[in-house]
Amino acid sequence: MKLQDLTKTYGPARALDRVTFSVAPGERVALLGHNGAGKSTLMKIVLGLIPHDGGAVQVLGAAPGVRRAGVAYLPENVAFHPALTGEEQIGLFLSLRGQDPRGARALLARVGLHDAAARRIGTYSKGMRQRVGLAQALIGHPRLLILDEPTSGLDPVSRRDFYALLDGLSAQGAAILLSSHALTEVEARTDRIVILSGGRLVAEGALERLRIEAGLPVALVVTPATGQGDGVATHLPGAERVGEKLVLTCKAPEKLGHLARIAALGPKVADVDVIPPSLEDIYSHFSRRDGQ
Ligand SMILES: Nc1ncnc2c1ncn2[C@@H]1O[C@H](COP(=O)(O)OP(=O)(O)OP(=O)(O)O)[C@@H](O)[C@H]1O
Repeated sequence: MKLQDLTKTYGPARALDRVTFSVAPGERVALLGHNGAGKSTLMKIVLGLIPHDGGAVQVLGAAPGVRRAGVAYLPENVAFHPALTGEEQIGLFLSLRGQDPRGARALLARVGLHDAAARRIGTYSKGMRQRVGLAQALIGHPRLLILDEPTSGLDPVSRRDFYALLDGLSAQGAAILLSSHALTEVEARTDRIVILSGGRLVAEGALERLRIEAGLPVALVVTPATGQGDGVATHLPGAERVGEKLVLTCKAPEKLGHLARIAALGPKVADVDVIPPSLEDIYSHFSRRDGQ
C-alpha cells in the first residue's frame, strides 16, 4: 500500500493534507492521531469507499477498490447476528464470497475460536466477537489488512492474543495498517508508527527513530544505598527527590556522562534505572509541535 501526497477535503475542510507513507508486505504499521486527525478518512480511501482529491494511492499495485479480494477490513465495532453460531456466521460470509462454508471451522480455529464455533455469537465476549471479525477478515488470504482500532475495549490478555495473531499474519507476508489510541501497546507490537495531526503526517518511523527525533529528556532514577540519600544527592546536583529515590532528568546525549558519575559513587548507590520517554510523551511532542 502506497500513499503519495494524499489529500482529501470535505467542503472547505481539509481532512488529509499531502500524506505520504507506505506499508510493505510483512510490515505492521500503526496509525496514530487525535480524534478527527484523519485516520478513518485515510482508511476509507485505501478501501476504495470514498474518493480522494489529490495525490496518488496504490493498493496492492492498483487503484483503491480494484484488488478488493486481497484487502481485508476490520471496523472498530464489529456487529454480528447474535443468534448465529460463529460457524454459521463465518460460513455465511464464506458463501457470500463464493467459497465453501465448510471452511468456517478452520478459519475460527486460526483465531482461537475452535471450541466456541458451535456457540451462538450472543454468548461471546467482546474479545471473541473481535476475533470473529478477524476470522471474517481472513477469508480469501488477504495481503493487506486495514484494522480500525482493533483492540479497543479488549482486556490485556485478549489484546496480547490479538497481536499474536497479527504477528503470525505479518510473518506470512500480510501488510497490516492498524489505527489505535492505545499507544503503549502499539509501541511493542508494530514495526513502524505514523502520526497524523490535523490531516498531516507529523511523524513517521520506528519508535527508536521517533525517540531520537523528538529529543525528549531521559530520566535517571537513582536508588541510594540505605542511609546514603544525602551523600548521593550532593553528587547529583539538579536531581529531584522522589521518596527515597533521586530523579535526574537529562538530554539523551548527556545520559552516559551522568551514568558514569553515578557508577563512580560505588556502594553509595543501590540501583539505577534509565527511563526513556514514553510513546505518550513522543506522541504529544509531535502533536503539539503541529499546534494541536
Ligand atoms: N463525511 C464527512 N463530512 C465532513 N467532514 C468529515 C466527514 N468525515 C470526516 N470529516 C472530518 O474530517 C476530519 C477527519 O476525520 P476522520 O474521521 O478521518 O478522523 P479520525 O482520525 O478517524 O478520528 P477518530 O479518532 O475520532 O475516529 C475531521 O475534522 C472530521 O470532522
